[in-house]
Amino acid sequence: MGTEFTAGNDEFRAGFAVLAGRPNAGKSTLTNALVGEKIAITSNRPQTTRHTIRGIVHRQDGQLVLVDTPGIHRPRTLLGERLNDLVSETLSEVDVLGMCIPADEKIGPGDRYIAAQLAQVHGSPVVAIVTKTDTVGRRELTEQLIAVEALGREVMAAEFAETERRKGIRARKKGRSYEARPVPPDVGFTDVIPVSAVDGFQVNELAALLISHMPVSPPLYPDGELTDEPELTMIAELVREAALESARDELPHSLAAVCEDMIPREGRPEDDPMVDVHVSLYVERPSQKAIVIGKGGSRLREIGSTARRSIEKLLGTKVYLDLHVKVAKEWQRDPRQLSRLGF
Ligand SMILES: Nc1nc2c(ncn2[C@@H]2O[C@H](COP(=O)(O)OP(=O)(O)OP(=O)(O)O)[C@@H](O)[C@H]2O)c(=O)[nH]1
Repeated sequence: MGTEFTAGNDEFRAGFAVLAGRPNAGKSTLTNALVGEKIAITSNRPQTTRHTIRGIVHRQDGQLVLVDTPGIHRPRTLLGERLNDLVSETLSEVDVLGMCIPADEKIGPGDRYIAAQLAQVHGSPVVAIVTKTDTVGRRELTEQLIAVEALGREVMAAEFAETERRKGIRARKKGRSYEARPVPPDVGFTDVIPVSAVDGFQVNELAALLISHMPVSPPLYPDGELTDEPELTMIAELVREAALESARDELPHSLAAVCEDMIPREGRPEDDPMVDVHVSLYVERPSQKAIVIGKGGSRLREIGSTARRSIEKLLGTKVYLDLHVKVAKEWQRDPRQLSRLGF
């Protein structure tokens, strides 16, 4: 690999991190702040089962590969259950879990649920990241840091006790006795760090902290290598995001996107290329198709222009986005369809 190792005594570290948190916690904005302008995509796939690499942070002291979690939901449909399996698989393969909690909102059941999920991923450090610190004063921030610390203690203690309880049950089944260990006094999040993606407060410190939890390793990905295939996945993901952003309340997860192809437009000037991108957006039912299209096509136009702007940023060229909405009947319940659509 071409990337140079850092000189000096400190060893280079590299690995995977996930930023989890409920909607609106600031995960995407923080990812962009960590990665910088460019969204890095690479030819290799990570060892995780879930496809999306959100970005790669290249630093002197290490390389941080941010992988996406498609969301931690309570299981409802088959898709819900599968997402959960994928989430826990993805989570168990990453080196550090980041739990994002906004500074300006009270900790709620959504945060508690996600924190409890993360606590179940044994062996992975969970770093609590208090986001959007620019939106609150010193005093509010301090109170939030204390509340987050308490949340960490609460969920980690509950998980510790639960694990001990299960060990007891297993032992008794084998006719042995097991004395549950008491919860250690120091359980909790591995670290609690306040950051602001908007004014850049502690973004570098966060990168350093996450890298400190990575194993000593050469870089996992070369800097700046691009190929088509993950780009198609990224493009599909950007379209899906734009659609969800616009219709999240009506369509919680009944949406999938597939980028069919991506073809450079012929006859364009060399310094002003354009790419034709064809994306199919799948919904489950005809009624949902109507929602995505909107009155007179208004919503689809809005989704299209939001997605086009992100795709242009990703590819660095002008883009013509051809977007079709299709009904994939019952696809949510058919595992073959699910995997074809990239779930
Ligand atoms: N003031 C301020 N606003 C922020 C900061 N980070 C994110 N936001 C805003 O908070 C909102 C949600 O941020 P996102 O990054 O989209 O949150 P997310 O967790 O990725 O949300 P989902 O995609 O819904 O899961 C957006 O309006 C952001 O502009 C921050 O550091 N400071």
